[in-house]
Amino acid sequence: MDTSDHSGQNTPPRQADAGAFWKEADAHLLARLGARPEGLTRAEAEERLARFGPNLAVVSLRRGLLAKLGKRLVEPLTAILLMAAAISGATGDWQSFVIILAIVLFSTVLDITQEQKAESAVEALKRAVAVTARVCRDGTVVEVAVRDIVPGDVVELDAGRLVPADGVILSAHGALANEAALTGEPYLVEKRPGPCAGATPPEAFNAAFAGTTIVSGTARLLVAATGRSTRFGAISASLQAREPPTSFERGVHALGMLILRLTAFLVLFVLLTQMLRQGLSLESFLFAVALAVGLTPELLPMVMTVTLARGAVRMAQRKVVVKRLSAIHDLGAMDVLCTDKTGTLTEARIAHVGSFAVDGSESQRVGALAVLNSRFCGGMRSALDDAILAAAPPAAEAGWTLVGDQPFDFERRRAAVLLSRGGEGTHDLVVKGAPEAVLALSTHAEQPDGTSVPLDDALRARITALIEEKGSCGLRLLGIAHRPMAASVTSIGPQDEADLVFVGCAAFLDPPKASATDAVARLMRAGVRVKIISGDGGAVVRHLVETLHLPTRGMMTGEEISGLGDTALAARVEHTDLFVRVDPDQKSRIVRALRRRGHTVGFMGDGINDAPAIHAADVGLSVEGGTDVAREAAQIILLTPDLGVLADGVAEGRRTYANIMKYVRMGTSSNFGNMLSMAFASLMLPFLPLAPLQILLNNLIYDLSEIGIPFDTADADTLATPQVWDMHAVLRFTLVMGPLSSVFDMATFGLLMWGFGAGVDEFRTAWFVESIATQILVIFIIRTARPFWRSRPHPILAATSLGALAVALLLALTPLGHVVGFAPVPPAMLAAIAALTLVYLAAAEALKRVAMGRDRHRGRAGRVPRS
Ligand SMILES: Nc1ncnc2c1ncn2[C@@H]1O[C@H](COP(=O)(O)OP(=O)(O)OP(=O)(O)O)[C@@H](O)[C@H]1O
Ligand SMILES: [Mg+2]
Repeated sequence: MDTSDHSGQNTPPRQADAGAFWKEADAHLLARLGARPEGLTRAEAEERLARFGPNLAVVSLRRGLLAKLGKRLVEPLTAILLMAAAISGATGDWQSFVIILAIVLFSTVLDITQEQKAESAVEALKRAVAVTARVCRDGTVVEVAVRDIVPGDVVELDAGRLVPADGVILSAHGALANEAALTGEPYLVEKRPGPCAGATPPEAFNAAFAGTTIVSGTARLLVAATGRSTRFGAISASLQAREPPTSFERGVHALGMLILRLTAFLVLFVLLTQMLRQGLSLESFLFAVALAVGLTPELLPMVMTVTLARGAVRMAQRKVVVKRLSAIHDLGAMDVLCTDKTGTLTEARIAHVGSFAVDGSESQRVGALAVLNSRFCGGMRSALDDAILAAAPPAAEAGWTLVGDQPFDFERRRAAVLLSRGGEGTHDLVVKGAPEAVLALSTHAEQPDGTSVPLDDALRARITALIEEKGSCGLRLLGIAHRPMAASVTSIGPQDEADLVFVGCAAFLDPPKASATDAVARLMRAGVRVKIISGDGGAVVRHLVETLHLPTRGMMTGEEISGLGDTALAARVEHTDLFVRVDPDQKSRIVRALRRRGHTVGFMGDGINDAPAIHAADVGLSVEGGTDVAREAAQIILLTPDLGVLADGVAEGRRTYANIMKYVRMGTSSNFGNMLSMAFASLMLPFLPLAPLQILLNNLIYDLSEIGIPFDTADADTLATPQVWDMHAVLRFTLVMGPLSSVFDMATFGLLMWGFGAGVDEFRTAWFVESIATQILVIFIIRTARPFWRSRPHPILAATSLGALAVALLLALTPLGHVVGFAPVPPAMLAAIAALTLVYLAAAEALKRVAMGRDRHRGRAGRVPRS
């Protein structure tokens, strides 16, 4: 995708012409930006922040309170209600006027405040895990929130960092950038200082752009444009930067649309028949409006946000931060978790414990070469380099100077440096990397006595066996090789990593994380299969798995994977739990293959090499200490790199999802059933079964009763299986429980009409009581798949439900009810209603097993993977 076209349209207020800033000479650009190579002062930065605004590509979608209120008021439903209030007022029906207004006001305030609270909580969580950048301020390098970066800032970039804004490269060392987010091109682009005459951004090797990432090397960036003035800002503004909806969001939306269509149909139908029977009256119009209000799950969006936000806050208490609320559902639905090894299954306390020569004997020479490589190699420095340097004797590299280097990357899995030592006529190329890879590039082996012998098959096999043996003791290894080169060679490329002399291996230990055993067992018990996808070698991974007693099946190597097509891979991933020596692209291929098999896949990783897979997964997970790229790609961040924390998060995700399902079930079955029977009753009765106001009241009280749902607990069996949104299950529940509730409504109807010969007001009062009591009380039945007395609801839910019921009874059965047209109900009629309600609840209890039945593992196969 060439996005340069987009940058012209939709132009936000430009910062002093960000234009083709990469064509300007550095000095000119510095002068224009009023900047210096050593960065701005804090005061300057503050002043610029006020002038140019925050460095945000997308202006926050969060709206202000007033805007929200405005949006609510023009929603069709509210608009109809307000119209109804106006008509009532105009016809002198002040009672209805006041009550309708009160209802609109109440539900709007309830909705907005709840949502507002939820959103602030989530925003605060997100800020806590936001990505920062290293910026020079007042002459020192400080971590600054990306949104506070201003034009003129000097930013230090290194491997794994996100480029926070557009700018030119002041200096660089082996910097490679991934610009796929802007260009769609997967290959890496070198970044170095200019001048550059290239007219288009892809030619601008001396510029880096917001939204891209540095994959290896280091660079200093002079910021020329921030926020919406960046290329990324221009694109995301025109694309609205909307992430594609998750399967859950799509499901809820589809349900909402279905209900909306049914409602429209029903309301038109009622309106039409009423009109034919008695001409258009204000009351039948209001009745239709009230029915529509009653039918619409208008609180669903709010309840979802609030439930998810509550879930997010509870998860944060358990050290799991959710960046995107809908990820909570995906976490609860996850049935396969892929994880890398270092940091999750090991302590990530890597120690260099020794080095050995090709015969297995301890070797100083190997250690010394490793130190040289780690010390001089540019680009990304891994934990292995840190370990080598930590164990190095002081001044181990004295006398050597760097001539050229080839930094580490995850495809080659090695790093090379070309060094010279004063006075010597030749240079030495020192390579370290994955032992098999380095061995494969070697043609000779250096004996411990310093002589070099050709690597024949026998020797090669002996060294391979040695590597294997050390690996299966749990030692992580890096192969070390060198190659003398002519002094005329001054730079190297990957092609120079050949004809090497293999010297030996450096060995590392990373203690297994004892807590992982229990955490994996918990995840497995919860129906989440754990798979390990590592860039490390098979022997090491196998040893780790055995030490931790992890139950795993099968093993595949990256080499095998590269020989398989996507279909063949999908067939193999199911029964393989260990993947070793895989590169970043293969990590994401494995994830996609699992998704194609219908799994909901989580991927947890912390490195640059994990970012593509994190992105490809249903649930991308990273840890607080991970690289920016990984954290940015992830939807969920663990504050401690511990699978136990994740198991807690999974449980929380399922609980949150279960609570949303309770609301959906209530809405689709009991509420819908009630409104449906009301519509039909209106056709058969000589009068409307409830006055419009009474319906609105019914709806309001019912909404109130549900406020406690987000707080509710979930049964152990719900927490023990992945919870997947399943439209079929929702529909089936509706088709069983909806008619059930209608049957009882009809029974009430018959009883009142023919049993008691109730008058209009009496009828309405009794119907109101039956309708609200069944609607509210059934939550205690359908909130659990167990017999209802075996699962205790959360006290808050019990309080809101029973409280709402009490309010309803108070209104209907005391003189208060006169205001809305209720009349006293004879005790016998009340007793009959109570009995009917009890029978209904018993029937619901008996039928719910059928209705919920196989709620669980349906709809998994044939899911369309998110693109
Ligand atoms: N600094 C380095 N220099 C040379 N080779 C390296 C360096 N860092 C890593 N490697 C090689 O690249 C391989 C893959 O890197 P790494 O182990 O970090 O991948 P990974 O998939 O993140 O592994 P893990 O599952 O342990 O997190 C290593 O096993 C090692 O052989
Ligand atoms: Mg890793």
